[in-house]
Amino acid sequence: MNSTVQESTLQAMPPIHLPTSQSLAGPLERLSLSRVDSTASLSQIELDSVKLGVEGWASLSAGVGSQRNLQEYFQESTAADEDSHLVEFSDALQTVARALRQVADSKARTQDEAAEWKRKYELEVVRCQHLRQSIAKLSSNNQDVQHDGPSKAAVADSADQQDSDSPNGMHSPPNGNGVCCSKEGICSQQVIREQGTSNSTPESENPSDKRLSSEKASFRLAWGCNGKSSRRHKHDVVSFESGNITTAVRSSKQITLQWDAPPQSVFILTKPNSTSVAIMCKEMVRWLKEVKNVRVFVEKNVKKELVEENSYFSFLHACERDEELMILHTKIDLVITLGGDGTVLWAANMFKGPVPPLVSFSMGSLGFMTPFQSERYKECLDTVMKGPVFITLRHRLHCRIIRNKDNDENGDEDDDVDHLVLNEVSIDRGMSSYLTNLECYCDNLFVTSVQGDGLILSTPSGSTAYSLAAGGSMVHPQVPGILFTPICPHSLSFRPLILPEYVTLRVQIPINSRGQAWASFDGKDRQKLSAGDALIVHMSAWPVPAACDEESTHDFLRSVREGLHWNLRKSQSFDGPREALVYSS
Ligand SMILES: NC(=O)c1ccc[n+]([C@@H]2O[C@H](COP(=O)([O-])OP(=O)(O)OC[C@H]3O[C@@H](n4cnc5c(N)ncnc54)[C@H](O)[C@@H]3O)[C@@H](O)[C@H]2O)c1
Ligand SMILES: Nc1ncnc2c1ncn2[C@@H]1O[C@H](COP(=O)(O)OP(=O)(O)OP(=O)(O)O)[C@@H](O)[C@H]1O
Repeated sequence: MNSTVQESTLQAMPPIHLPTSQSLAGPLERLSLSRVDSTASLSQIELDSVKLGVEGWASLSAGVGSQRNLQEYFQESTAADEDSHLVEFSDALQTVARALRQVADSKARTQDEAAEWKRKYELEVVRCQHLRQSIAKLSSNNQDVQHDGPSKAAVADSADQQDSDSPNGMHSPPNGNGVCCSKEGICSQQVIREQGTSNSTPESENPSDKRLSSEKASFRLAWGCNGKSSRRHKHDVVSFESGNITTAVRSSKQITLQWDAPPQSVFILTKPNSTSVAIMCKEMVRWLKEVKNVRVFVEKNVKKELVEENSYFSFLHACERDEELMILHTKIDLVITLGGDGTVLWAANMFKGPVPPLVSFSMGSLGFMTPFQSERYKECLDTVMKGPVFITLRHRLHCRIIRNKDNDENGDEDDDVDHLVLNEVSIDRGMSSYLTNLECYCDNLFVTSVQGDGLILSTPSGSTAYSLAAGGSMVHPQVPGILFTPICPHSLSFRPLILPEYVTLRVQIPINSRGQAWASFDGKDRQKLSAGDALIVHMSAWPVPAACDEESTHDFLRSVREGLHWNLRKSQSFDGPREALVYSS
């Protein structure tokens, strides 16, 4: 209770004269102490007052009372009356405070629920849009395939994948004759029957097949969430021979890129403000033009600088308008980066959809995603442009901010664009001194509230960057998954997670959040997230096909060892104790 009220109420009380009786001295002293100390609680005063009354009666009944004592006693009882009013007053105030608290709590709960339903609705809208786009894309792809035949760059594995994914998201039976059954998924009974009929021995003459089809219960495998079929899962992972579930052979799953026709156009992206990179760029441009006879694209500002320096470079192409950037992937066969990991991120960020194959030369300090040595550029580019070449499909995360429309601060929501990140999206507390409170949902299932400095949602490629610094595991870039790594969580048991690649994650700023949060996309484009805003993240359909120097795993392990000096330790010498000696001693 407010100390001013307490003080003024106490000051309004009649004066109290100290009785000579020893029995009253103690409680009164305590009471006066309480009054002097304006911060003392009312309950302490109440307790003292009650004690005062009881002890007063006790002293009277002990026969100590005289006229003076009686007078003092009545004065005391007036004080006791005042005290009892004070008790009632305090009780009433406490009841009001309790009621107010309950109202505030239930209001916050209702707001939370309303926001939750709103989010669910918006998520559904986003999902439906996504689904519609995928269906439209799928049907246009099918038409393209019928009219145009295969594309220029053929990824060797894609043929297998197309075989295993029929257009309606169903898996074709292993004998390849089209329809499995009228329902979705793979039906074991159908598989067995088809194997029986395709066998050279007639079904009637093969008793084991007959027994199998009649005795073995039929079941089906379907891919999808909540009963809805989905094309997201890889059907080629599971084989369904003879109605038995087996996983596909996993050897030599390294993806190879083979050119059907030699690449014609190359886009070179360079780290800015670096003399060595600028020199390398000029040398490479000349070689590509004169020896390889390909069209060379560079960034607008790079072309300007080079042409200003030497008119020889006038043949260079550049995207002059932003709209041209949107269709850049249709003109470019190969992307080359000269710089560090940041330049690879920059290049990936230029492509908001499909990304052409990428060759990245190491001209930075770390180089986790830059396997090629710039000194050997001719040899490397010769090999890549001739093919076949191993590639690592570096998956990206698609991120979208959904604003709380009730929030007045969200006037510039049109600035929000979707982001495709190659490393990670991080949500942190920015300048705020409060802990972040981020509610996390996985496919609409509540996962946890992140209370700490923030959260990183990372791709396997980004696992060696910020996520690693926050305690996340290093993950091979071909492992399909999304890393869920807290930043300095204020909880001892909050370990990082790796979730499957097909989930949709939602990070929500609670409606009653104390502070704001900030989202960064590959360390750039920081966006403020206010109470009620949400960030929706799922794996993008457009990975970055990065050419390998040797092979995906080889390149990954080399970058981990050389870049981070992973598990580097001096070896133990031989001159210490030996196991045999230790046992015998
Ligand atoms: N505490 C941290 O470790 C921390 C903090 C902020 C950002 N970052 C990382 O920096 C990235 C942005 O990189 P930038 O070059 O534009 O900024 P930058 O120039 O500040 O470089 C950041 C460093 O991270 C390294 N890096 C980037 N991607 C990597 C990857 N996939 N694997 C290993 N190392 C990687 C770079 O080589 C560079 O040394 C962000 O995506 C984030 O992952 C890390
Ligand atoms: N073409 C570009 N235009 C503008 N900025 C770029 C471009 N390429 C890279 N950057 C930015 O320049 C910064 C440094 O680039 P990068 O990481 O490639 O070099 P580095 O820091 O020398 O290498 P490393 O990260 O290995 O130490 C990054 O923040 C990156 O986003």
